[in-house]
Amino acid sequence: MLSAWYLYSADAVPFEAGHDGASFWECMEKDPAQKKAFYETMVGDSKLVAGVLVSECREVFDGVESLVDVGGGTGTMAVAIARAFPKLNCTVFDLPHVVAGVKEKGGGDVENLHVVGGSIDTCALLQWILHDWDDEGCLKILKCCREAVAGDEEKKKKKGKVIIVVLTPKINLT
Ligand SMILES: C[S@@+](CC[C@H](N)C(=O)[O-])C[C@H]1O[C@@H](n2cnc3c(N)ncnc32)[C@H](O)[C@@H]1O
Repeated sequence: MLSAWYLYSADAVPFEAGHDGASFWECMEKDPAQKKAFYETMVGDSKLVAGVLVSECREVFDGVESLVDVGGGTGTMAVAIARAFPKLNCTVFDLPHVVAGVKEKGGGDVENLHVVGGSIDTCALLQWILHDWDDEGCLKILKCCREAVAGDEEKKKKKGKVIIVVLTPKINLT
């Protein structure tokens, strides 16, 4: 497992080079034993950190109404936060095959926990959002979206999209 983790890290030999172009995450999906070992390791880490976070750093959550644990794995952190702060709406977002069992594996009774499966680099949809912001705000939002969906040019990974839905005055093109 340690070797797989080392190969995944950014400063090591690119993982894809030794795996027919497949990413670490794609390989995880196809190898149940590696997947189990990897995500169990993540659970171990998360239990430790989540315990400290919800007991020693509670003030971090002051005034927070909702949060998304992006790349939240099998939900250990999000479940811990949701349990500790029942009024906080928590969402765990990760690849569909990773979050598939979150509710069955310990998050089932947590009402303020939501589970969303998807890919970080897929798409950002902004429907009737930008009109609420000035130019500076729009630029900030759009730059974040662009960064989030940009893909990885070096590795020639598919790029995502930003879809913007806005209401504009009717334009007569004739
Ligand atoms: C190092 S793990 C960290 C997991 C969790 N945050 C934790 O601390 O236990 C990185 C996480 O990113 C997720 N991930 C990788 N690529 C992703 C993608 N394209 N979209 C969504 N999640 C992704 C993996 O499934 C994994 O759960």
